[in-house]
Amino acid sequence: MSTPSSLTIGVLALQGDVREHRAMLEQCGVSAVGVRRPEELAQVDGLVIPGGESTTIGKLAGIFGLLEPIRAALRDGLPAYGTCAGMIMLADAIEGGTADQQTFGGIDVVVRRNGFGRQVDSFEAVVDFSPSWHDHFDYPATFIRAPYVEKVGDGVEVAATVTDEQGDRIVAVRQGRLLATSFHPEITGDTRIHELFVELVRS
Ligand SMILES: NC(=O)CC[C@H](N)C(=O)O
Repeated sequence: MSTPSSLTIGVLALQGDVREHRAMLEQCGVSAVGVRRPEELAQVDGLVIPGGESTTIGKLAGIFGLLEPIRAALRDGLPAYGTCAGMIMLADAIEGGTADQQTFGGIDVVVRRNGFGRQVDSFEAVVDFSPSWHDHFDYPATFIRAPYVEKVGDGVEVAATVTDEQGDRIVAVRQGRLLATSFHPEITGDTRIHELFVELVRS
């Protein structure tokens, strides 16, 4: 583990925008490393779980021997931030998953996979981000076959919603030092969500 002034944040390096997340974290002033093995997981102060395809990430995590170590680390309080498929991986329950889909769990939410529709339904929206632990701000969010949160448990804070024709959709949640967003902040060039996560890791 690092001292508070020199945090090392891991980026789960099985699939997705690993390089982009690492670059964003470095811009936030922390060290960022790829995590693909249990020994690497043991070295980090926090973990980012990129988007991609949650079924594939679950399978690869099993193949790389990371499923149980990550579940155990989250239970032991490792801070984590999941984006898009990463949000699905951190959810305690999924709607629309495959029968044998493997996740890490940790956040007491039900997440609807592909909630906004298929690839054609990818979109951008300015999201009003209002976390309790930080001043609110507008964030230009990109959603790609994104999930949304259908139900939240008692200990879960809703940090952002978007409104579509069906009503308000929850797209950012936090439980303790676990954070999840439906969207991909690593491709915007705007580091504020990563900064929020770094703040949570430091807290
Ligand atoms: N951009 C993404 O991460 C898409 C998530 C994908 N639809 C899934 O189910 O995992």
